[in-house]
Amino acid sequence: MSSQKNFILVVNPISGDVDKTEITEIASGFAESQDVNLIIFETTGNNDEVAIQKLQEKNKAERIIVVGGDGTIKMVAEAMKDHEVILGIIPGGSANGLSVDLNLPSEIEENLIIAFQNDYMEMDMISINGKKSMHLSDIGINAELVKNYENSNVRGKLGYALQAINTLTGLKEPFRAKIETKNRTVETEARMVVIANSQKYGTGVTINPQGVMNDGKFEIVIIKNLDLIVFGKILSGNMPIESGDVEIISTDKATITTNVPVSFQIDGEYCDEVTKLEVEILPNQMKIAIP
Ligand SMILES: Nc1ncnc2c1ncn2[C@@H]1O[C@H](COP(=O)(O)OP(=O)(O)OP(=O)(O)O)[C@@H](O)[C@H]1O
Repeated sequence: MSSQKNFILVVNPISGDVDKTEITEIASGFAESQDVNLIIFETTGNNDEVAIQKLQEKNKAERIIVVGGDGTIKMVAEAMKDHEVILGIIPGGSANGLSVDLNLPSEIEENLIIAFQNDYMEMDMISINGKKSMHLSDIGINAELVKNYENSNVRGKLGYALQAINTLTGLKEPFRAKIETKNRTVETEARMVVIANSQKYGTGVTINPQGVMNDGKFEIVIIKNLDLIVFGKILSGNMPIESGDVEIISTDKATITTNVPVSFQIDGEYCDEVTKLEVEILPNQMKIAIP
């Protein structure tokens, strides 16, 4: 009987509009050099979760390496939530929010070493109205931007920049938010309320400097005012946490209500408007190989 280890490579062929042939070839060569039997699975967008579960039951892979964006990573994490398996990531989406947040390198070879060999972290997730968030979700101006971006036909960084101008110039009135946790209640005017498991967006902008993905807690980052000075400080990596413009609450459970329906996004995916969010930490949800 062969003593070779099995790994599964889950490839999303359409994510990030990038052809994955070369990545798949490099990964196959790397697996061979490591004496790993690599089973390649291409997603179809239909029942992938069940197909991956069946593949794992049959092959008992030690690791599942995902080539895709946040949507694909989340789908595999969900499929594997009751299995003892380590996930590795080869960034292959359009924004790669989680990969940026995990400080994954840009070279495929470096990512292969991490995904195949490195130690892992047992990452928390956050349940928001019953949906799972891996890293950053929010209501308000950024979610509005995500919505405008999804509805536009200019992709990539230029698309984001154009929609940022569009969103900022069409800015609505601030909304009122009530944030209730075990220990305190905050009622305030806000431009944006972030529910953060981690630190930074796929653009590299740090929104929650104290975010730790495996501490059993999440942060609620309330941006009360977003004038150009505050905006500039956030963009340049200097969150004005000592000012009255920003407040951060660390907790494991919260209810957020707003006075008007506000745009809502989870991990870069627009999710409609909401007036109430029930938020709760889900500890140790996925084992993920890290640098
Ligand atoms: N073969 C396929 N054809 C069409 N859609 C697919 C296929 N495989 C997966 N999908 C869809 O791809 C989406 C997930 O894409 P993912 O989020 O990983 O990439 P992305 O949107 O490019 O990246 P990011 O989240 O980083 O912006 C899911 O909606 C899934 O249904």
